[in-house]
Amino acid sequence: MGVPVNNHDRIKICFCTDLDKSVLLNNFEKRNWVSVNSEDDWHFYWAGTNTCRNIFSVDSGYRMHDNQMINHFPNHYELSRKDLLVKNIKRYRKDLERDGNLLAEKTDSLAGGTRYIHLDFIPTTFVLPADYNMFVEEYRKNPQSTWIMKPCGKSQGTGIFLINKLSKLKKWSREARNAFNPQITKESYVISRYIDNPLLIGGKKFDMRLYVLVTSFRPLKAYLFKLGFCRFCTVKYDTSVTELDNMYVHLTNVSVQKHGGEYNTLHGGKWSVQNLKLYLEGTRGSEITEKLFGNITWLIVHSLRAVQPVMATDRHCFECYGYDIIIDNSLKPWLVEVNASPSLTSTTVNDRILKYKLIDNILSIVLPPDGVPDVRWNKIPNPEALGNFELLIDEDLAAQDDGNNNKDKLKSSAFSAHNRWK
Ligand SMILES: Nc1ncnc2c1ncn2[C@@H]1O[C@H](COP(=O)(O)OP(=O)(O)OP(=O)(O)O)[C@@H](O)[C@H]1O
Repeated sequence: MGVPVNNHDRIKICFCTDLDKSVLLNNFEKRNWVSVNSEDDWHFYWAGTNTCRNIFSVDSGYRMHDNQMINHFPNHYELSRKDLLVKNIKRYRKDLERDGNLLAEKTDSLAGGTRYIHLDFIPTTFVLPADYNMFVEEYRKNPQSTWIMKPCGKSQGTGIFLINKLSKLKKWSREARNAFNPQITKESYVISRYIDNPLLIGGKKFDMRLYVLVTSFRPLKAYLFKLGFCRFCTVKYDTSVTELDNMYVHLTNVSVQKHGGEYNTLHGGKWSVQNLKLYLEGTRGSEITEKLFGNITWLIVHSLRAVQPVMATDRHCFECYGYDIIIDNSLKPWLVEVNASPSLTSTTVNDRILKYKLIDNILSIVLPPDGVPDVRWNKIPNPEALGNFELLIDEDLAAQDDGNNNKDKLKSSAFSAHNRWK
């Protein structure tokens, strides 16, 4: 079995996809690609994560050719599973600390104990049931705080709830055990400190959805899409205990908000990142806004570095991650989650335009200039191919520079990155 490639004639690219999404299909059609089944020879597969896992599993016996490309890394879950993301970031910080790297500097924390000065970008998180005792210890330091429980393997706000009392967690744990529901009892959760002071606009909480394209983990090559957006809650933010179970107040997922009575189908509760930037420049000033956007770039780069050693880097793969980021009212960005299959459903006209461009730009970056997938290609796209993406990090280029990735150097490049959002 072989994928037909003839570099002299213009060849037809055969694509395959598990997702019936117009933003994908329209892009493939625009390129005159031909749709084939997964059993047929394909050049390009936009797959679901399960398909990808099957293709790469030892049992499948499938060997990819040089002219094939797929949209996931085999173990993307190291970044996209809530518990593994936290584990990898904790390990990354410990490794840097052990090496005496300045990036791992710590300071006293207001909540007691210490915190990382530069790498404190995920809310304190524990995996349950494994880390229950550690969680209780942390909880007792500050019993006033609120925590958010999230099932590790679910998405779209499913199974998420807030707790402000240890007794509520104990009650939940008893009920889960008694329910005789193996899916509940076996499932692991993460419990994270709830960011209870989010930046509010019009009194409402929102988070940012940013797209990050990775074409290689070793060396790290990543791009940031400039056209991200903010997703707003439909109900004004309210920290009172009576509203703790009101997910229209606390969860920004569109999949949750669209069921609320206040949901607006025209704008879908979304704002472009450019609008947010203008708003912040107007209300907080450009210097502070610049710092915030630099810090966002910073946290993305370090989340990718944290998984670098464990990611199976395969030259057939690329991946577009959906980063969910909450900004608190001191304008500190927090990484909430990374999605390996960000939604390609369009809820509004603007959404459709944005996601169409996203896919178009991804294809231009991951494919060599002749448009034929080829693992031997050096993965350095022409500047015109970037579209609305900007280079976030390319370790090949950095190595050419001087190979010294000390904190000041990286931080200054992250800060200058704010221009990318204009
Ligand atoms: N630590 C936190 N503090 C405040 N709000 C949070 C926190 N973690 C999550 N949230 C809110 O809950 C929402 C859902 O969380 P998260 O994205 O982790 O779960 P999910 O159900 O997997 O969502 P997705 O469909 O994006 O994968 C977030 O969009 C955010 O609004």
